[in-house]
Amino acid sequence: MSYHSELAELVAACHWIGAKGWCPATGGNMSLRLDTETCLVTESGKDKGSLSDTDFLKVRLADNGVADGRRPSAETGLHTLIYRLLPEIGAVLHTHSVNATVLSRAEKGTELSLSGYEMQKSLSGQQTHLDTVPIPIFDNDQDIDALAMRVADHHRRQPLIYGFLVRGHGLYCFGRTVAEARRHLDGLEFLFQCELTRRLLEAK
Ligand SMILES: CSC[C@@H](O)[C@@H](O)C(=O)COP(=O)(O)O
Ligand SMILES: [Zn+2]
Repeated sequence: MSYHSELAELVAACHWIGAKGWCPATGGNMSLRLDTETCLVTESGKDKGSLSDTDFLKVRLADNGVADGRRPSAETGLHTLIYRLLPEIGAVLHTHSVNATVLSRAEKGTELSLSGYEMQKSLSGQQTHLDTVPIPIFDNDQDIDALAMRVADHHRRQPLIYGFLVRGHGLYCFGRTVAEARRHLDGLEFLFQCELTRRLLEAK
C-alpha cells in the first residue's frame, strides 16, 4: 500500500475521531511512518477532527527535526519514540477522550488491567476474554523528553503493545497499519467505557 493511500486512511481516521468527540479543542495528534528514518506528524495546534493531508509534517525519527519552518505536534517526541522502539509500527493515534482521561486518574496504579471482556479480541493477538491485557499508565509531564524516557525505560522491562495511557491526559495507541491502529483505538475506547461503567456500578 502506498503512503498516499495510508495518509488518506489516516485523514479519514482523524475525521472519525473528531466525530466521536475523542479530540476536543486542539487535543490529540496523529502520525504515519514513512520509512526507517522519517514519519509524518500532525502540525501543532490544529483541530484534529478537520485535518487534511497538508496538515502533516515530515519529521526525522532520530532527532524530531523538520525540513520546513512549521511546528509539528508538541508531543512529536512520543511518536518518534514509538517508531524507534517498535520497527513494525506504522501509525500512532493520540486521543483525549473523557473515558481515557478519567479512567487514567481513577486507576491510581501504574497499569490498567483489562480482563473478562470479549472485546479484548479487537486487539491483535488476543484470543480470549480470560486473559488480562495490561495497559501501562504514565504520570503526565509537560516535559515530553522526560515522559518519553520513562516510556522507553518501561518498554525495556515490558515491551509496549497496543498503547499506553498518560494520566489525566489521554491515550497513545498504535498499529502496523492505520487500519490496525484505528481498530485498537476503537477497541480500547470501548473497553475503557466498559471498565469505567463497571467501576461506577460496583463502587460502594
Ligand atoms: C488542547 S491542549 C493539548 C496539548 O497540550 C497536547 O496534549 C495535545 O495533544 C495536542 O498538542 P499538539 O501540539 O496540537 O499536537
Ligand atoms: Zn495530548
